[in-house]
Formats: sequence, C-alpha cells, structure tokens
Amino acid sequence: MAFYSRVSGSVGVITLQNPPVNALSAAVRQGIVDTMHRALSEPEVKSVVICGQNGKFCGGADIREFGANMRGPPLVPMIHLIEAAEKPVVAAIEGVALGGGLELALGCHYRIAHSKARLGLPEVTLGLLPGAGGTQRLPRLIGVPAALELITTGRHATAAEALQLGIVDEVTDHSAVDAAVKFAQSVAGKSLDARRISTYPRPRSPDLAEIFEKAMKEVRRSARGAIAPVTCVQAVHASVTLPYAKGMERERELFSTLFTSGQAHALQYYFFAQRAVSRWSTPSGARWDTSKPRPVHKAAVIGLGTMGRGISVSLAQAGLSVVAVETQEKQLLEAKQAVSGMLERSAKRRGVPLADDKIKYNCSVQAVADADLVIEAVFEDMALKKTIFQQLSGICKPGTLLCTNTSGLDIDELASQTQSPELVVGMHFFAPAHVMKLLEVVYGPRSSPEALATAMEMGKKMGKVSVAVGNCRGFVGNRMLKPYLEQAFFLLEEGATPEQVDQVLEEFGFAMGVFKVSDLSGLDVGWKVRKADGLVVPGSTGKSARIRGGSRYSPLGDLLCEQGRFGQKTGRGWYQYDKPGGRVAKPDPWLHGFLEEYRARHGLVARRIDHQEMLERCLYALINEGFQILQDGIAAGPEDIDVIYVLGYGWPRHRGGPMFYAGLVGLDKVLERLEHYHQVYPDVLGLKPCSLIRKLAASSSPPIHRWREFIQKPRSQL
Ligand SMILES: CCCCCCCC(=O)CC(=O)SCCNC(=O)CCNC(=O)[C@H](O)C(C)(C)COP(=O)(O)OP(=O)(O)OC[C@H]1O[C@@H](n2cnc3c(N)ncnc32)[C@H](O)[C@@H]1OP(=O)(O)O
Ligand SMILES: NC(=O)C1=CN([C@@H]2O[C@H](COP(=O)(O)OP(=O)(O)OC[C@H]3O[C@@H](n4cnc5c(N)ncnc54)[C@H](O)[C@@H]3O)[C@@H](O)[C@H]2O)C=CC1
Repeated sequence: MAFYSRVSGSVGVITLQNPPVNALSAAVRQGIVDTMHRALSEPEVKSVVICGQNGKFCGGADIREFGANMRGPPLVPMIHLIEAAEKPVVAAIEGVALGGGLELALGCHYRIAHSKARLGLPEVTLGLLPGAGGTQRLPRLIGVPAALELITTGRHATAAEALQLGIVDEVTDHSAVDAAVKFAQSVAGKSLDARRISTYPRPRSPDLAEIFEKAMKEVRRSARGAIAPVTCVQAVHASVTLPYAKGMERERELFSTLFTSGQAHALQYYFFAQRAVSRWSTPSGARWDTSKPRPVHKAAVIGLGTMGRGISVSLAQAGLSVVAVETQEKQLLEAKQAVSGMLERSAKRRGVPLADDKIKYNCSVQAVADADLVIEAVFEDMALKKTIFQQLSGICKPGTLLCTNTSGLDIDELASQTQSPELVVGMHFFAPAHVMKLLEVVYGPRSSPEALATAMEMGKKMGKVSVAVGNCRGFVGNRMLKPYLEQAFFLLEEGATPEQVDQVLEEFGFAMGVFKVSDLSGLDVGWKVRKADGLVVPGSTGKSARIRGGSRYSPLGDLLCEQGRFGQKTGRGWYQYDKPGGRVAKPDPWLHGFLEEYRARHGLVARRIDHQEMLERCLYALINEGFQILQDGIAAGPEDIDVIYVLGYGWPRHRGGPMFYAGLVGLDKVLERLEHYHQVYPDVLGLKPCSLIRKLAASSSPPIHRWREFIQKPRSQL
C-alpha cells in the first residue's frame, strides 16, 4: 500500500507501507500509481515527496513475488510516470534505498537522504540486474566506472558516499522527510528539464572501451561462473551505446534472461535460507520463539591458538569483556601480539573503535570464574577437553554457559564432565574465526533450549550467521566433508591427479578445489583425527591397507603425512610451494610419481576419468550425506545445510547450496547416479543412496520447501 497525505498545504506526501522493508509489492506499486495521479491532479499540490513508513524508504522489489505471476502495475512505467511529472518529486531516503527502491528514487527529480541511510543496487546478489532503469539511469547520473562498481558488486553505499558520487542531492542528520518537504517547497514551480535522468546524454569518455574491457575481465575472474555480474556489465554497456529507450529495451531483454535462470532461483532461495536459519527448532520442539537467551556481558576463551585468537577478536568487537587464557607463557605473549594486530587491522578496515582494552589476558584458567560464557578452543583432544570441562565446572559461577569449539567431538561426552550438562553447547567457528560468517551451534541431548538460544544470540551479536545443529561426529559441515574427501582420494587412486580434481571443482564454482583447501588447512589435522579413530595403520600393506571396517579406505593422506607433507605450512602437500608457508600451489612431479608407485603397489590400473564422473562422485557423495543428516534430524531442514556449505565451505552461492543443487539437478537423477556408482563401488558406503532421497524421488521429487514433510521425526534430542 501507499498512504497519501498533504503537508503544509502544498506538498503531497506518498508513504510506502509494506513492513518490514516497504518492498515494492503489487499493492505498493498500485498505491504509488494511484497516489501519484492524485497528487498530480490536486491543483493545491505543487510538489511531491515519496518516503517509506517506519524510517525505511524501500528495500526494492518484493522478492517473494518473483516466483508467482506478477500482478499489479509494472515498475518501469510507474517510475516513468514519476519522472515525467510536471510537479517536482523528491525522494526522502531513510534506512535503505535498495534495488527497485533506489531505481524509484532515481526516477524522482531530487533525492534527500538521512546520514545513516544505505543505498545500492544489490540485484546482482539475487542473480539479477537492476531491471527498472537502474543500469541506464545510474551511469548517466554518476558516470560509468562508479555505476559499474556499484551494480556489479551490489554493495551498499553510505549516504555520505552517495552524496559524493552525486546520487543524492542533500544529506541530513535530522528527519529526511521533514528536509524533503522543505526542499520540495523550495523547488515548487521550478523547471524540471535538467532533473530527468533519462534525458541526460549518454556517458561519453575516450577510455570507455578500456573501462568495459577491464570490468568484464574483473567480473569474469571473480564471478566463479555466476552469470549476473557479466550480464550487469553488458546492460551498463547499453547505456553508452544506445539511446535511453533502446537501452531500456536491452536492459529488459537481459533482465528476462536472468530472471528465469537457475542461478537467480538459487540466489533468491539462498537469500531467504540465510534468514530462515535464525528461526531454529529442534526435534524435541524447542524453538527460537519460545526460548529466551541469557544475558552475556563477560566471556572467556581458553586456548589462544589459531581459533582462540579469532574468537577473542569477534567477542571483543561485539562489545563483550573478554578473559583470554593460555597456559603457556610464550604462547600467551605471541597470542597477545597477534590479537592486537588483528583488532587494529579490523578496526581500520571497518572504521570502528579499537576494542583492544576489552581483552584481559591470563595464564590461569581460574581467571574465568566470573564469566557468563566460556569458549574452549584447545587442541582437538578429547582427554584434554574433558579435563578442562571438569575444571570449568568447578571454577565457574553457577549458570555459566560452557561452550566448545571442537570440530566434531561428542558434545555430550564433554557435558557429562560437568555438574550442569544442560549448560554445555558447541560453538563451532570457522577459520579465520573473526572473518568467517558461519557459526554451527551444536546442541547435545542434554543442552537446554536456553543454552542453545544464548549461543545462537551470541553468534548474531558477533555478526555471524548461526545455524543450530544436532550432536554427531563432525556435526553437519565436517560430517558431509568426509565422503566428499573420500571420493577425491579414491579418484586419485583410480588415475586422477589433484590438479584435475581441483580444476573440476573450481570450474563448478568452489573458491578452491578440495586438495588446495586440504593443503591450506593442513593435512595433519585430519591425520590426527584419523589416528585418534584408529584408522591409521602405518606400514600396512596388501588389501588390508585399503579397507577399514569393511569399507573402502584410502591411506593416501596418511602416507603424505608420514613423509612430513602437511601442506602449505611445510611447503609440500598435494602440491608444492616455493617455501614453507608459501601460498601458490604448483603441481608436484614427486607427487605424481608417488601416485604411480602407489597404484602399482596396490595393483590399481590408472584410467582416464572424465569431468562428469569426478564432479558427480564428489558432489553426490556429499549430498547423500546431507540427506542422511536430514533423516537423522541433525539439521532441521535443507536450508540449514545449504547455509553451512555456502558460508563455511566455499560452495558457490549461485548454486544455492548442495541440497538446493540436488533439487535443481533432479532428485531422481542424483539417485540414479548414486545407484550407478554404488553398484560399481559396492564397498564405498558413502555412495549407497540414503532412504530419504529414495523416498523423495519416489514421491515425484517435491520442491525443497516441502522436504521437511518427508522426514520422520527422530527421537527427542533436547
Ligand atoms: C518482471 C519484473 C520486473 C521487475 C524489475 C525490478 C528489478 C529490480 O530492481 C529488482 C529488485 O529490486 S530485487 C530486490 C533488491 N533488494 C534487495 O536485494 C534488498 C534485500 N534486502 C536486504 O538486503 C535486507 O533485507 C535489508 C538491508 C533491506 C534489511 O536488512 P535487515 O537485516 O534489517 O532485515 P532482514 O532480516 O534482512 O529482512 C527483514 C525481512 O524482510 C524480508 N525482506 C527483505 N527485503 C525484501 C525484499 N526485497 N522482498 C521481500 N522480502 C524482503 C526478509 O526476507 C525478512 O523477512 P523474513 O525472511 O521473514 O525474516
Ligand atoms: N584450525 C581450524 O581451522 C579449526 C579448528 N577448530 C577446533 O578448534 C580447536 C582449536 O584448534 P586450533 O586453534 O587450530 O589449535 P591450535 O593448536 O592452534 O591452538 C590450541 C591452543 O590451545 C592451547 N592450550 C592447550 N592446552 C591448554 C590448556 N590446558 N589451557 C589453555 N590453553 C591450552 C595451546 O597452547 C594452543 O595455543 C580444536 O578443537 C579444533 O578442532 C575448529 C574449527 C576450525
């Protein structure tokens, strides 16, 4: 809806009303058209202000309408109606002017923004382009380079930047609506000839060809296969080669191609998925809206290695007092320096005050006694973690939440070391912890809803996307990684090289292939876990070397570790690097020879494995585990898994996440391929299709939002 009022006798004020962000739904568009006609027809009205209810101008087109038949007046003619008006129209921008919201403002003759407002054309992040004139008006208003940058990244600009770029005419610290009304009165009756952006000449400059070439190169490099950024460049290009009306036709054409693409569907699904995960629920019925988080003012971190340092930074930046504990004096000093540096760089980058004084360092675990929440981040060693949880249980004040950053150990086993197991949850951060947006919050069978709610809330305070997951080996992310990695190893045994497997995965859109990631995070990490699980049998030969518990096993990773090849940190892993700590991966002839020798030793005959097989085996094994996780009730829905994979594991966002991707490929097709590979490799358990995918495929593959109906309620977890 849009609400019409008259202010000071001569200013017609149109207020968009569609909470929470005044998105341009059919009703809002209709409301704008109706109220514009009214304002134009009232002789007393000399100028018009358009604003949004509740301090938000407009969050853009209503994304929820995209899947349905579009009704109501279209956006483009609506904006033309505003621009063509003979009375000045002023946009009063408070909160946000995004996407169609900014395009609406660009159709107005003047724009006044509040100093805290954010403006942008984020359509590219939804797999689209600004399809209501944004690609034609913005370059005419602010020039090609700035327009290209905003449109291809989708980033939000501050009001100050928008003023500097010339997107807005005035910025105010007070009410933008009041300022706009005043402004509208001052421009009433003035000529609007120079205010209609669509009539501005095409942007011209001798270096335009070069600018577009550079922009195209840059988007192709960073898009990882996403089509929208490339199409955005093409649409902006039309603004310099075509007159406005023709440019609009081109924009429409390009928009239509994107609108129906799988990538746009994936990105829009992901937009809502990332918001849906905050409305968590558990199999026993605990829910986000009935569980109250506890207040947390003081937090503590135990163990200041790679993870503890980043976690301390995140907590301090969220405004908490932090006690950081490391028992080794030397480690403590090193950590202190490293954390100060991280805080300094981060404060500079984000333009926020330095939070250094928030952290107090200590050598003794006793220092955490009055913390409201403790996060343990010591080595991944169950015995050590158990001892620490026993200590914490004795030291901490009653009611303190005890959390662990374990990558996959049993939360319940840790909880059982304490007097209050209901206060124990996992807070699984991702490295680097102060940068990565994902937090898996792991509830054990005895964690209380309140403890879970508190950890979820803490994640949000730290700027993370928190996803609640159940307790099992590896939780969601690392559990799914196991069969994926396993397939990658098997492919090497059968004839592939790390470069080939990585290339296939990178072409799919992963930021890095599986072997490059393994080199980056350190091969020794998985090796230690496998050793603790009794899977590593040094010197084993013959058939038994490649079988564990009746299932196929590849010792390749273990063999590399035995040679001291831990990846980047040692300068050698699946690739070679120019020095320990080097970052540029180069193929390693030694590794190729080692693989040949390994195959010969085990009687494996190398074959040429095609692209499709490599991709299917890696991805479908991972997806199959995802279905098993849903079936086990470890993740509440496919959205949770998809958000974890996009934010934590570099899954390309424009493919929605592994579960969405499975739906896009077709569940029957994924099932058929899993069946095929399982037939070929009956000793690989990860390829045996799980019953949930069978059930869904047998029920005509329902859309992803209906999958939950097919999941049997597992036993109570909380
Ligand atoms: C043939 C058709 C031709 C059409 C041509 C049109 C071409 C276009 O130009 C197309 C567009 O405009 S596409 C839309 C562009 N706008 C955006 O991407 C902004 C999306 N929203 C945001 O960034 C944040 O919500 C925002 C920054 C606004 C607010 O952030 P917050 O953190 O305060 O709040 P959230 O939790 O993100 O959001 C609150 C609730 O609002 C829902 N929502 C947000 N933006 C929406 C939007 N544009 N449409 C529909 N729903 C939207 C959001 O989902 C959330 O609701 P729940 O999911 O229920 O929690
Ligand atoms: N490194 C990674 O990428 C990720 C690691 N994790 C998990 O986070 C935890 C920590 O891992 P990292 O930071 O990589 O290990 P790290 O080896 O870098 O650091 C562990 C730190 O704990 C300290 N420490 C050991 N015993 C202690 C005690 N009793 N009291 C106080 N400090 C003690 C050590 O001196 C060391 O500084 C592990 O459980 C790991 O599985 C989770 C996500 C990602």
